[in-house]
Amino acid sequence: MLPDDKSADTTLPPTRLIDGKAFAQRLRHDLREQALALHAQAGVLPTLAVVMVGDDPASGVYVRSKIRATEQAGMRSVSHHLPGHTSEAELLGLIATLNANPLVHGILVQLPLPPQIRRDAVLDGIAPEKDVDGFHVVNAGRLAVGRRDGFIPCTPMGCLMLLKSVRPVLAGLQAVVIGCSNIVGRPMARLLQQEGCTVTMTHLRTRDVAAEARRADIIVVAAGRAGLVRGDWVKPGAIVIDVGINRVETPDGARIVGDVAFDEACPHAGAITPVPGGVGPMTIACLLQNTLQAARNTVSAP
Ligand SMILES: Nc1nc(=O)c2c([nH]1)NC[C@@H]1CN(c3ccc(C(=O)N[C@@H](CCC(=O)O)C(=O)O)cc3)C=[N+]21
Repeated sequence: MLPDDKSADTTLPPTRLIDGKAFAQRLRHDLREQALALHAQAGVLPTLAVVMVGDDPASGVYVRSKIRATEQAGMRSVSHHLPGHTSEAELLGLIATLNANPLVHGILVQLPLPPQIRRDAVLDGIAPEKDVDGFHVVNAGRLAVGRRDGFIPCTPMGCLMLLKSVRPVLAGLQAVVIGCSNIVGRPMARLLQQEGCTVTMTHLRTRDVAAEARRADIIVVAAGRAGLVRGDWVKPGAIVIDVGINRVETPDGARIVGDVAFDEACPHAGAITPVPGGVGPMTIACLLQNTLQAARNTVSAP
């Protein structure tokens, strides 16, 4: 055997950049065809109600892009913008009206909410069958016990789709989920477990997060800390999914970065999602998928 062949044997395949933006575009295109077909065949126009309280500029940007994406996907959106001083009772009143409206299939209340409003009271006020965010305690419970009849939160669902696009079978892999919020980390861990992964969840009290990460074939990080995952945290060939969205100031102005030190991690990773252009666009596409599902469910119900 030539020495050249031997060195070729030990070379790792090149890192694959996981293009969430392109994946999401394809998904949204497919959803549009399905939405138009549902409208034509059953007369149901999938409709998403988007509720925003207050004037957080970042929330405003997200809400507008959700509304645009909904309409591009052949669905309808109705938006409700309430003032920042809205009371919890007033918000619950609007949600009750939307729950009772048969023309509304999905309800999304943009987070975060102002301090006078209890988040969990609001999320649990949404009818579970319209809870396209998958944040209602009933939908969280369904996922926790492995039932498939609830809505799955959009960001973890998008992460799983991206993972499976590079590795269709996840069974037996070691996965670490860094950050265990109710909206990303916890549901992500449950999905990975259902796929057959051995899952470690790390959190603020974890003694050595880096050591947990180094063992993992899959790293999903949703911690909200720019550059948290360093190059030497990534086992050679591991798949890295970066959920972080952090605004950082650079000499050239503000920039959005993830929770992974991307340039460091890239040479180690087998596949990695960029920020922007990775998980973010998938979140919106999955929201549309859940909205279509909610609309379909009203047709097949007896
Ligand atoms: N009830 C509720 N449901 C949510 O799903 C929800 C929420 N509240 N509150 C805020 C977060 C954040 N979120 C994002 C959606 C899309 C992108 C996205 O498409 N990002 C692009 C662009 C990033 C940029 O340049 O600004 C990207 O990553 O490529 C990001 C973030 C949904 N959220």
